[in-house]
Amino acid sequence: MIRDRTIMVTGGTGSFGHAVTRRFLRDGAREVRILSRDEKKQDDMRRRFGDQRLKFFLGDVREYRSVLDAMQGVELVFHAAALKQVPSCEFHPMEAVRTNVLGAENTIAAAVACGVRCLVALSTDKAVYPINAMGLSKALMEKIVVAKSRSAGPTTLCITRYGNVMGSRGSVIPLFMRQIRERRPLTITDPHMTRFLMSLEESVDLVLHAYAHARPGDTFVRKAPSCTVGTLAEAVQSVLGSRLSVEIIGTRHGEKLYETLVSREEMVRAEDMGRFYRISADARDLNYEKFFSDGEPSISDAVDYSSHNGELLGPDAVERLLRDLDFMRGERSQQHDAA
Ligand SMILES: O=c1ccn([C@@H]2O[C@H](COP(=O)(O)OP(=O)(O)O[C@H]3O[C@H](CO)[C@H](O)[C@H](O)[C@H]3O)[C@@H](O)[C@H]2O)c(=O)[nH]1
Repeated sequence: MIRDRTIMVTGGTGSFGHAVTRRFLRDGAREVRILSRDEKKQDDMRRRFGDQRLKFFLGDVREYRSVLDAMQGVELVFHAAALKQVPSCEFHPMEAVRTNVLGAENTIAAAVACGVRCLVALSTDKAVYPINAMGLSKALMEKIVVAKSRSAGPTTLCITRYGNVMGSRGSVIPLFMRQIRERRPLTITDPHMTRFLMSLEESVDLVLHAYAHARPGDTFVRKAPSCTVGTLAEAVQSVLGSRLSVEIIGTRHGEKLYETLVSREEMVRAEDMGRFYRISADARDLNYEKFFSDGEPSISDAVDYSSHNGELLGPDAVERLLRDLDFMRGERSQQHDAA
């Protein structure tokens, strides 16, 4: 699937980019191109990998020309470039539009122009019933992918949607770890808030599954367990042998009590693929009459797939998940050395 392929990862210098690049190189890719803006992060990644098959392209998905130039000869594209921090997108929503919406349009247009076989666009649970600018911009990206997939010729355009990746940069688990290291109280927004839990490797599995099974306009979701934030804090403390107090700071701006990976409306046409759901593109034609006058009775009975109504893990199960994560093992061995 990957062997001898020339692959591009936009926004490839982040945690996901590193994990997916490692997998592609291991699986015999001919070339992996990273398109991103930050030369320092590219240089760090170049040194870390030390692999001639890895090529770096400075560019910005906001600029069509830079994407088009870098994409010549590419067969597969994984579009991960995005503004993904909720607060920064709230303050600068037009920046979210420029990167997440127009950047996606540019990347799709370049992929179609270059005859790429398959483009997988990475989205988030925050794009379902969106309430913040980050989620709204990703929801629009999804709509663009589906709309363009109808006329992309030999290029298959599809979407993956996933929830919180445990340990990703700027997320709550590294924050809790830092607070434990500094012996400060753990800050908890709302102990009853739930989030899906997914490892970086599982997010890589999801995009590879999408690439292997995609039909134009499909959205793929990986089923994942979830837990409350209170349980997560308890489990992180338990793994690191700490018993610090917690401080309830309240729900932050733009934050939901729970996340949804598949909406009620999508559930009606979702295909259960075992560990994954496939949501096919809306097959109705563009006859507006059908949207206005034809209803879908089964939607009334459908239930969404959310972090509140899926498999909710308790502290022991979350602890087991955490113990398996490399960065958590690293933290524990550092603690051990320090002791
Ligand atoms: O000090 C904190 C910070 C966060 N949380 C809670 O921990 C959970 C996870 O928080 P994260 O910040 O790790 O993840 P979010 O779901 O808020 O969103 C994160 O993942 C998103 C991708 O889906 C975006 O990247 C976003 O900017 C990023 O913060 C949330 O319920 C949040 O309320 C706390 O309890 N205490």
